[in-house]
Amino acid sequence: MVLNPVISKLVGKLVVLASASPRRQEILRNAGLRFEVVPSWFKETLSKELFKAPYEYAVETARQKALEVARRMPFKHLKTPDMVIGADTIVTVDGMILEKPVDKHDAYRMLSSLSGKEHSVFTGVAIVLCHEKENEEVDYQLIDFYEETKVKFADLSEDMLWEYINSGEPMDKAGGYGIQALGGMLVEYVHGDFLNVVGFPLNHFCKKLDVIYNHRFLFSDKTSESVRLIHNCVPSAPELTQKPPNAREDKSNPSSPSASPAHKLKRKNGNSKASERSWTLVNSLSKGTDGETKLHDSENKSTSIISRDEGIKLNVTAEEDSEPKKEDLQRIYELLDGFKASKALFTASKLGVFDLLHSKPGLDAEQVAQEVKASVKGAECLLEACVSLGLLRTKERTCPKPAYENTDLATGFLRSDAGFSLHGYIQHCNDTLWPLFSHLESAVKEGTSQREKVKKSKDDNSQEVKLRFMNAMHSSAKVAAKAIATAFDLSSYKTACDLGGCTGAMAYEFIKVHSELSVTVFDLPAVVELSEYFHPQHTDNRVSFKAGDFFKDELPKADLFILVRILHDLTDEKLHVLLSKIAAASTPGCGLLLGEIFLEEDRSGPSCGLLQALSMSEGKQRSAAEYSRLLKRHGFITAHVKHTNSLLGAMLCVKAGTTTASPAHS
Ligand SMILES: C[S@@+](CC[C@H](N)C(=O)[O-])C[C@H]1O[C@@H](n2cnc3c(N)ncnc32)[C@H](O)[C@@H]1O
Repeated sequence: MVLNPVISKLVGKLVVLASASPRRQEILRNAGLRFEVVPSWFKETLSKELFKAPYEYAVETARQKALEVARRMPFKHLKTPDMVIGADTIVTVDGMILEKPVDKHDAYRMLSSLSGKEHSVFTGVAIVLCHEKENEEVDYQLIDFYEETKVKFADLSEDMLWEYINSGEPMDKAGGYGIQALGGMLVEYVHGDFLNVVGFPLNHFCKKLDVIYNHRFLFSDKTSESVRLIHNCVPSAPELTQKPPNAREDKSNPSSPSASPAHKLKRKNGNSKASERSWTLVNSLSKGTDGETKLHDSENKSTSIISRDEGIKLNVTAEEDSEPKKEDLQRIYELLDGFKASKALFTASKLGVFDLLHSKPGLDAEQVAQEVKASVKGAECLLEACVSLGLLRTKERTCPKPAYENTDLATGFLRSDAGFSLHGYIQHCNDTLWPLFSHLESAVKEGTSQREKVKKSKDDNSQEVKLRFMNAMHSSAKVAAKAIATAFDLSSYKTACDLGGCTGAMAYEFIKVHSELSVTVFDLPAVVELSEYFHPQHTDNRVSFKAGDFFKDELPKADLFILVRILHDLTDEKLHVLLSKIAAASTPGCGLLLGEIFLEEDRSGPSCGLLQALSMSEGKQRSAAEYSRLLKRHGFITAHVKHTNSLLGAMLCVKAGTTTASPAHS
């Protein structure tokens, strides 16, 4: 779901962020933008004295970063992006421009110059729109802007300064501080866009996208003929009129602006050296907010932008055809690509990429390929895909080869030894559910589960397969366990029985949060036998295991029965058999705690439940009210329902009759 509808205009387009900054990536990703990260090779070496105002320096650096990537990609990556975003953040105080400190002493110099004062943070942003023409030439449109935010630092003592410097945080940040982390403690106030200080002025960027798209600035197939570029210069640092700072003399490098004229990029003035100024560029639509005039001629359906500074004029005829609705398009592409994203995640997980990058962060694609025994090309694609999905990120300052590391998401959930590792569940999705879903069409036509068809015959009952299933249950149970265990006040219950409790993951969480409770895990003999593989290092005798079949065998005595992810797998008939056995084993006041995905009353969602149903052998997904009605038939009255933070909802029912227990909602 995207809050800013303009961002959805970019669905299906190849958007590239020419920055390795994890903070910029996070800001844009949080806004719902899908993009690839291709860090710019442009060296930030423009001489600052050449610029009248500090923001001009930031904007020029952003332009050069974005243009370098836009030019390189068709050759190095063999694809032309639709949009490249470049950004550069600087801090200015007392007329000085502060970038990233080179060492601790530089950080000290910067931070002490900020102490007790107000300073400005400027982020220059450049948006390069690339238009590949039929003859494979590429035209470029450049839109740039900057944002200023004022920040005031408190007076910083020497101790504070050094403590902060020694935290290591200042080293990769403009001005030597990161406002979003420890550096936030140094700040007295912020006037302006906070995200601009973090590294990217999201609000201004969205407004600019709005100008570009809603004023039909794009060259599209239909409109390109009617785009006239009257002015095409890049206002640049004086040195750029001679040679761009990143221009390489190496003629063999096709990304070099001075390389062979055979390359695809279009130069308006042939191959002259000074043609840096003659790329088909439309300059800044906003040299500051008042640097432009927009004229909309509704009769001619054209939009003209006239920049006072540069005298730029662009006429674009609006398309007659109605476009597909942006949100619809985004939704459709998300659905179409869903399986690709899942499989990329499964593959990276199976190859051990997240474990590898946890133990050795900063490896490049070649090193990863070597470690996981994959091809370099394949590893490169997989790593880049994982970056685009927010599972990996590229470290800053890693040019020319990107070095990869886990994002927080990967560290938290994808490492095999993370506390909330979903590694086991991912393996189950890949090895068991993926084949089932590839038979979905037959499953739907035949109305039967395809489990038999996808069984790998004899090995399907092997211990390995059972362990894989248990591992999947264990990892996903651990993620949901706390939410279920703490959903209600269970202090009146002393003994619980977790029916189908599998590895005991839920039981161990229950005893952790309920100090008086003992839990018996009841499961099939084959499962109980293997459960010891999953016991925590320090077992607690308040958790015990009992082997049995809950349809046939006597249930352990307990005053609370726990059923997590059990009932949806059962048909109504089987469910009644199990509930009557629980009811028979319960006295009035006994509790029954259910953990399930609860469907909406009108069965319109959530989709995780409805999609799960597509691969279920029997049983069905039900709403909380349906479960409540079924339980009531066995004397269990619903006391509370809670939609937890995990995918599972929780429901607490109490056996009717004279009761001493009165559980309360926590
Ligand atoms: C989907 S798993 C749920 C595991 C656990 N409750 C959780 O949420 O992580 C279903 C569990 O029920 C167990 N089970 C299935 N049929 C059973 C039966 N007839 N008697 C006892 N346990 C059974 C399975 O072995 C498995 O551990």
